[in-house]
Formats: sequence, C-alpha cells, structure tokens
Amino acid sequence: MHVAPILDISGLKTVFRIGGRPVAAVQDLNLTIAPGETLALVGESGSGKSVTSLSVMGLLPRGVGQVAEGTILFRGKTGLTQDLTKLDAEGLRQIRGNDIAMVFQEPMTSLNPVYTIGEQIAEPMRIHLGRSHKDAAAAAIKLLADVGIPDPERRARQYPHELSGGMRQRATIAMALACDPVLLIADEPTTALDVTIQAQILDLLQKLQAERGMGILFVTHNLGVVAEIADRVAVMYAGRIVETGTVAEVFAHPRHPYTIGLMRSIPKLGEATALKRQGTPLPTIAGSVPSLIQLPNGCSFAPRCPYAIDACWADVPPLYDTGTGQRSRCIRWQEV
Ligand SMILES: Nc1ncnc2c1ncn2[C@@H]1O[C@H](COP(=O)(O)OP(=O)(O)OP(=O)(O)O)[C@@H](O)[C@H]1O
Ligand code: NI
Repeated sequence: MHVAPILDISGLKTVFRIGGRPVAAVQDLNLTIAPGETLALVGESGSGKSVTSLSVMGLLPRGVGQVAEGTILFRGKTGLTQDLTKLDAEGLRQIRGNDIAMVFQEPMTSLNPVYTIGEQIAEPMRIHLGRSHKDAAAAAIKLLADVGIPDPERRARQYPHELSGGMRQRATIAMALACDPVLLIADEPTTALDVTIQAQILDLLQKLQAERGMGILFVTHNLGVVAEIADRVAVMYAGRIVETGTVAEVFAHPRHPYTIGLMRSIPKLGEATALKRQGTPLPTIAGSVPSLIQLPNGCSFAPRCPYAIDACWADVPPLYDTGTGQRSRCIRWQEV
C-alpha cells in the first residue's frame, strides 16, 4: 500500500547572505515523511539540519535566510496540500502550532516565564481551535497527564521555573500536541537532558506517536538516538543529504564513508566512560566540516574521506540508488 506523504520536500535550496554574498546552507534536498513515520536528520554541527527544519516552518531569520529554490508540499489536517514556500506570514502562522508543531532543545525557548504552564498549553487550543478558556484549561491538564507529568492540576498552575528540565520538556511536548498536529518537528529535543531523562522523553515521543499517528521530523547529531527513534534516516553533510534509507538498512550496511565515520564515533555502551577515565579522547572523524563559503569542487566530504580518489574532486556526486530504497552520494558506494 502506498500512502501519500504529509511532507514532500523537493529540490530545496536555502541560502543565507553572509558578507553580502549568498551562501547555500542547504541544497539539492529531497525528503518525504509519511503519516506516522519518523525521519531523522543527522549530521555534525553546521550540516544544515536546523536550517532544513526552519525552512519547513517558515522560521528562517527574516532578511538573512530564505528558500531560494524548491517546493515544500505539506498536507494538513484538512487534507489540503499546500506549498509552504508559497505561503505568506499569516498562512504560516495558521499552520504553525496547529498542523505542524515544534519542540526544541531548550524548553525555555518555547515557554514564556511569565505565564503558567497550564495557560501556555491552553493558548494554542484557544487560538487555532477556538476552544473556550475553561475547555482549553481542562484539556491542558489532560495533556499534562498524557505526557506523564504527575499531579497535573497543580503543575498547570505553576510557572516554568518551578519545573525540572525534564518536566519542562514534557510540558513543551504537551504544548506541541495541543492541537493534534499532523507533523511534529523535534530539533535536538533531548540533547540538553541527562541520559536517563533523555531515554524517558524518547519513549514518551514514541508512545504519543503510536497513539496519534503523527509524522516526526527528528533532528539530532546523535546516531544512537536515531537508532532508538527513527524509521528512516537522512545523513547530512555540508548542506546536502549524503545517505538516506531505512534505519535498519543504513545501520546494517552504510554506503557512504561519512556515515561510516559517524557510526564509528558512537561510543559503545560503557566505552565512553572507560575512555574518559583513561584520558583518551572519544573517536571522531578526522578533519572538520568545510566552510560553506568555499566548498571543494566535487564531493564535499572528499577532503576528509579515506576512500577519496581523483574522480571524487571532479563533480558533486548524485544520490545513487543502491537498491532496496537506500541512496548514497558516493561514487564508490559499492566499495565502501
Ligand atoms: N542565522 C544565520 N545566519 C547566517 N548563516 C546561518 C544562520 N543559521 C545557519 N546558518 C548557516 O547554515 C549552516 C547550517 O546551520 P544549521 O543550524 O542548520 O546546522 P545544524 O546541522 O543544525 O547544526 P547543529 O548541530 O550545530 O545545530 C551554518 O553552518 C551556517 O553556515
Ligand atoms: Ni541545529
């Protein structure tokens, strides 16, 4: 059975003006998310993960960053498909917090310190769904219970600073779910939390997704988190997707040297602590992400790649279909 995607990004190019000249932070980007599916975007810092999610939400910094090419087709609650790149500010406001909701790394960026938790969860339901104060307040308490916050009536009356970091992130998830979104965009939602709480939040997101059937675009630099939460993964490097496929396939046989490097740098259970104790640094990929202002000709990863040959420096490789739906932007994918 083929289910039409809720999100279908095609040929996306997002540019920033840096020192007067346009620099592509994301380019040649295609991706889809089906209802109820989780797609993880993974890559090192600066690879373009957040810029991709900000492009979808229409939250690029005004006058600085903009979508220069491509379409972002999104099918909302009404079943109507719209190109988000064509919507004006008002059209995007109607979708954000309603059909598309967001959770960020730092809960305090979504929470307002001067309003109670309950008021903030109720607000989107009043704005987007036209629910009354009383009705929305009751629904907010129910949502706090749904995200596993004990004593939700009391918590609803508290202010953000009265909650722990983990509880605050649960509250922002409750706020994101208030209008029953079709798509949840989560940008490093567990990165600021300690590992135990991190695991609890990932479990919570999976449980809520199973109950509600929303699609999730999950941004993370952590492949361990990808393995835990995602159905499919898109690995980004210097603004482009370099490998994509189901988590099972990509983890079983990565077909891009960058993915292999990322996988080697995930510490095995207990290894991180052992290495730290010995004073040995954790393994990382040698070299650093190239400057977007002067990307090499050809493959962006070639300068760091153990497989690089002369041909790699000639042209940007296309995404080769390796069969079974996996794709790799490496001319040597059969050998890696
Ligand atoms: N406000 C901005 N002004 C100028 N350039 C920007 C801005 N935001 C992002 N960029 C450019 O886009 C690139 C990609 O940024 P992005 O935030 O998408 O990285 P990321 O993959 O989310 O990394 P991280 O893991 O650090 O969050 C940056 O390296 C930078 O060159
Ligand atoms: Ni980011």
